[in-house]
Amino acid sequence: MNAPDETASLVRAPASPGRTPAVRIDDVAVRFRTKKKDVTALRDVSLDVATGEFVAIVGPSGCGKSTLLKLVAGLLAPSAGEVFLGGERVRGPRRDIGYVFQRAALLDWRSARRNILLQAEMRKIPADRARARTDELIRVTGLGGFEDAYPHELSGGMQQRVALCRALLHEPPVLLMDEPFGALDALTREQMNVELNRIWRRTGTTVLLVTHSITEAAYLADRVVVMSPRPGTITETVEVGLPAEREYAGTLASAAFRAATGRIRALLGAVPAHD
Ligand SMILES: Nc1ncnc2c1ncn2[C@@H]1O[C@H](COP(=O)(O)OP(=O)(O)OP(=O)(O)O)[C@@H](O)[C@H]1O
Repeated sequence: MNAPDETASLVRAPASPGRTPAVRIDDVAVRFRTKKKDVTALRDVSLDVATGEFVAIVGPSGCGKSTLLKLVAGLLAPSAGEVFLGGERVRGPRRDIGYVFQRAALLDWRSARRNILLQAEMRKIPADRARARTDELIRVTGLGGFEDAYPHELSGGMQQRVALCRALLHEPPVLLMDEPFGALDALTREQMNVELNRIWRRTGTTVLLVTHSITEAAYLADRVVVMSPRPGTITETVEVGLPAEREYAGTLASAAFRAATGRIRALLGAVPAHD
């Protein structure tokens, strides 16, 4: 583990409830109109995420989890309601956020370092600042020694670390993650969960994570949003009630973790199906 001073420049202010939320989703609906039918993907969805907070979103397949992230990123406009980032209404694609998907989507012909630096090139971040930031992120994510490797020389977990570094390079106020560890084996996934918890604590970034794993959601998040089957609505938001620093085995064995996962499981099992 790195000494705290090694990553001092990554550290930002901790969660600050009471201030303008980092993300505000206000009574949003999304309807998709296709040739054959209209699909209501989301209905009556409202959610505030405080600066520095980690919120996970779980729900059955097709309930609109990815749609919700796309709204926050400005990749999709709501059919009703409004979305705000840092108090500012989202009106189109937002370049300041970070986005991590299930597949790392790295460029095969670029080394790990140059894949991370792609973000800097796209945003015209000065080269020396981008290099320093890349070095820090490589250290924090445990990629040291692999910075010159090409994607095919990296394991799936390492490729996702590169994708995470790329998403964090420009210090996004909000990090959106859509099933980022879904394609990894169980052990690597656990290791990535532990690293993500550490990175989140050190950077203070606000995180919205979509996951199918109840364990992953409760281990990582301050709050877990449980959604109903389509049309997706928020069934309940479960407070996990654990300290930010979470040793893996101890956390999973804790009463708070078991209570949270039990509640989430019950909500997912109990929600009535829509047609
Ligand atoms: N561009 C689109 N056009 C039409 N329908 C869409 C479009 N995008 C999503 N949908 C529909 O909206 C609903 C929600 O999709 P979304 O991908 O957000 O669900 P999800 O909860 O992320 O699913 P999963 O867990 O399987 O990834 C689905 O029924 C999907 O088919």
